[in-house]
Amino acid sequence: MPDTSIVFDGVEHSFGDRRVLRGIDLNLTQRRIGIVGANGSGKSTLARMINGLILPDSGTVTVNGRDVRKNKRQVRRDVGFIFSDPDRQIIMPTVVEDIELSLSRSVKDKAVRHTKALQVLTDFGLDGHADQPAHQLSGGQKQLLALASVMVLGPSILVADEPTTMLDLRNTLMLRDVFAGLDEQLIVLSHDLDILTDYDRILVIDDGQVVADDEPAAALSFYRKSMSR
Ligand SMILES: Nc1ncnc2c1ncn2[C@@H]1O[C@H](COP(=O)(O)OP(=O)(O)OP(=O)(O)O)[C@@H](O)[C@H]1O
Repeated sequence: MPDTSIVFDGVEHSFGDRRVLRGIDLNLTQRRIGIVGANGSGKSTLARMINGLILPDSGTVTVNGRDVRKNKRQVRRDVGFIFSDPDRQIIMPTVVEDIELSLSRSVKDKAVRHTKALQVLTDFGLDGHADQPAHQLSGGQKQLLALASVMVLGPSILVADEPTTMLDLRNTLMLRDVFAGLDEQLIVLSHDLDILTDYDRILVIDDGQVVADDEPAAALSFYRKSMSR
């Protein structure tokens, strides 16, 4: 994994008069980090701060040494983001065109771009689907396409916000394996705790605060207990 760092320093955030994040101090350097917490606890807000989709009311978020507030463009290049619903991210009509769009900045020659896009589809298990309308893919295939389109942009960090919510067990396991093969730093928000059991670090968020920060067995056990009270 390339050296990456994500630092939250005294981060606070409110939507209207609802405080959503309170005093978040974090230094995220591990390769695979999971974030869990009840609905509405603030996970997505925290995750969206890593690529500047949401800026904190106070405090700072620093990614690879850059203050997100001041370097939005570079930070967006460093941090890829995928959502639960891949339809939000698939833009072009056919599968291969979607990858070609992501490559359009880095590969100027059309023929080279097409060849590279086909290679990417193979790498992400989508060979044979190049000319298929993207909306005809299964949920799992769409998530792979959204992921491939983000990864070809060359981020050093990938943030995934509940990436398996819309997937069946087979596709969930497949995505877990694809994630396991990525070199980049990975931050995954999930209600599916099983996909996080071999991660390096788990954060448990409750009411806008980090209430546990540990290796998976301890953190997930803490979370399960706190949810069953
Ligand atoms: N754009 C917004 N405007 C107003 N309130 C918001 C906005 N985004 C989130 N919230 C509120 O902030 C709180 C935290 O939301 P957030 O999406 O960060 O939680 P979450 O932990 O990701 O939840 P979930 O597990 O349900 O996805 C919730 O009460 C939510 O309603």
